[in-house]
Amino acid sequence: MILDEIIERTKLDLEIRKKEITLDLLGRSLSSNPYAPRDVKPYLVSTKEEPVRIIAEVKKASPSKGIIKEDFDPLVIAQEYSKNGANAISVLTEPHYFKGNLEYLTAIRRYVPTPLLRKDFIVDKYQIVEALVYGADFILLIAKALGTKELKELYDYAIHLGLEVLVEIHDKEDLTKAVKSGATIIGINHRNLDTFEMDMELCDKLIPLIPNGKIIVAESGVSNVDTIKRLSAIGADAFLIGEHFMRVPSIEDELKRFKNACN
Ligand SMILES: O=P(O)(O)OC[C@@H](O)[C@@H](O)c1c[nH]c2ccccc12
Repeated sequence: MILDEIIERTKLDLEIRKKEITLDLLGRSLSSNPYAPRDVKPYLVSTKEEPVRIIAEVKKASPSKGIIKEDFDPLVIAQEYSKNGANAISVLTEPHYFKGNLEYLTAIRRYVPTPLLRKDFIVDKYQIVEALVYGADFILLIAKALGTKELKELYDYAIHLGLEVLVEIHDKEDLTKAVKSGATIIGINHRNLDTFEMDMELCDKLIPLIPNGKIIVAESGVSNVDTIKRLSAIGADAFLIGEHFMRVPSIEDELKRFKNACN
């Protein structure tokens, strides 16, 4: 099970980082943190003026595809996203399977005004404090990776620190957990994180079950305007897109085309 494997690895890494910098010490660096998290909901909710919201992902590699982008400069990519209308930027920080880095978050936060998501396998409060210290505005919590109680605890902790949370689901059980956690931003991941199988009809099945008033993010495998139109019509507010943007010749053209899909 790849998800279990990634989480095990994440926990091992975490033990090492906690020894290097205790939570107490990490927390203390917050007093000199110039970056207060911003309220991301207005950026992610679909409005009449701006119906399609895009969370563009800075993604070098993935366990299913290996290296996606060879000449990878996270800051240049983030600037390109920001300049061309991305509503938020997702920064993968998991180092082994996605070749991400927490430092990318800080570098981007310093020079790019767009709200930032720390995209990682978060299983511990320590990682939430890290997200804040390194400059994230919101974090990802994956329902499949956490128990109901754990998810709620981590969710509450993030909110308490002023960070928003994108709670990711892949089936009905995950949705139940997400709702119990109090999540207001729910991501439907088309990709099964264990088998890497894609189900581009997952939003059709899950959106009708989501209580009203939630912000809905369609995640993974989005690569054309038709998909955006279709999912937008059934209730998706925002789209989380990584690989496609990493592969297109012009991020500018593609991002603008996607943003205007429903105008
Ligand atoms: O590159 P894609 O297919 O556009 O997908 C982006 C994003 O949804 C994907 O990276 C992702 C969704 N949930 C995750 C959880 C962990 C790591 C990665 C992810």
